[in-house]
Amino acid sequence: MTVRIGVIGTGMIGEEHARRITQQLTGGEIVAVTDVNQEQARAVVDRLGLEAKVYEDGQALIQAADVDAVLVTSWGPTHEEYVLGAIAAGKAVFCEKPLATTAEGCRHIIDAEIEAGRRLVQVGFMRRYDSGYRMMKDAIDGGQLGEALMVHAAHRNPEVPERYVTPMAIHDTLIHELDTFRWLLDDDYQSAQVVFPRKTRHAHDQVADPQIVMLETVKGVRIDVEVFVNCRYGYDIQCDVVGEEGIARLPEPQSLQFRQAGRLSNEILQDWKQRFSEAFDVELQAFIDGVAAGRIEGPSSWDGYAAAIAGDVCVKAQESGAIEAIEMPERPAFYG
Ligand SMILES: NC(=O)c1ccc[n+]([C@@H]2O[C@H](COP(=O)([O-])OP(=O)(O)OC[C@H]3O[C@@H](n4cnc5c(N)ncnc54)[C@H](O)[C@@H]3O)[C@@H](O)[C@H]2O)c1
Ligand SMILES: O[C@H]1[C@H](O)[C@@H](O)[C@H](O)[C@@H](O)[C@H]1O
Repeated sequence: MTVRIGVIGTGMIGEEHARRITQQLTGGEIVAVTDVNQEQARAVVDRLGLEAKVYEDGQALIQAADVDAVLVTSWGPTHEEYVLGAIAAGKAVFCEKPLATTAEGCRHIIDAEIEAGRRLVQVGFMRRYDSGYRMMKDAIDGGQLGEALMVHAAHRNPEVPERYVTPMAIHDTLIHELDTFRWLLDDDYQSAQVVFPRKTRHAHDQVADPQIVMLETVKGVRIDVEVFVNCRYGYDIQCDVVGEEGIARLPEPQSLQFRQAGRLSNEILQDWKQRFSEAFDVELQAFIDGVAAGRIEGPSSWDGYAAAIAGDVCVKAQESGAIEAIEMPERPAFYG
């Protein structure tokens, strides 16, 4: 069976995902696209040589009889309405992070999915498909580190645009770590604090950068994450898990080592497209295979919700400077 896919939002990642589904993955075909910027949608169809219809809006695309599954890759604030639309139409939906920009929005999605009676939503937390993080998860689950005690992490981007403001360090950037550590440690958060070091002169007025987010999990693991989105030198994701019996460090992306001109060096990647290219392949292949098999797995709406709850508290902690409690509601049996 070929899964016929409609893409809502043909910006940077929408085009990337459409390209990989068309040129690299198997079992999926892009048959429909839409974007508020119609010219952009048409340009992507042309660039990728798609045989896809360009729809006027997302809801019309969702309703189209020949669309089996939907990819939501539009701006974050629009995700909730399209995911709800897909659930109402009984169609599987892959939604880029964030699932919704608030925990309340995610809750609406959970309620709708439970009402629909089967899992339809996969959230684009691609780090769960990254081979380095998977090795770390295997080591932790296999007891190689003993109990995990601490995590030291960093999420660095070379630069961000003017529209990127302080809370986005949480909703847009830290949201990846908020999901990753719940999954990696099989744990949930119970408190958060955010502190601000001296600001870099490379950050514009509306963003406090860098930030250090400190989280405590229910099992007592302490996590510190440096979020530094104008670090200039590259796209750099670091993670050390410190356990009772040793430390596991996230592998660096594979690259050639040079001995040249008096220096020993490796390339540092510059963006998320390169850094998580293989992880995106694996996550989208899993989605396509899941739709074909009638069984959506991977990061769920509950995971999107849990990350959003922690994210909302981190934003509160950015404002208060205090240690803020994170309260997770009980996970419904529907989400295993
Ligand atoms: N997983 C990752 O690492 C990763 C990486 C990049 C982006 N993202 C997420 O993907 C989403 C898109 O990011 P991007 O970098 O591609 O942004 P982008 O601005 O390049 O593209 C977003 C597109 O959505 C379109 N759009 C906005 N509102 C719309 C609507 N109501 N209906 C249809 N189209 C609409 C815009 O015109 C634009 O073309 C964001 O939620 C972002 O957080 C995830
Ligand atoms: O949308 C992007 C994307 O999610 C990247 O993975 C992250 O590093 C950026 O901070 C964010 O702006």
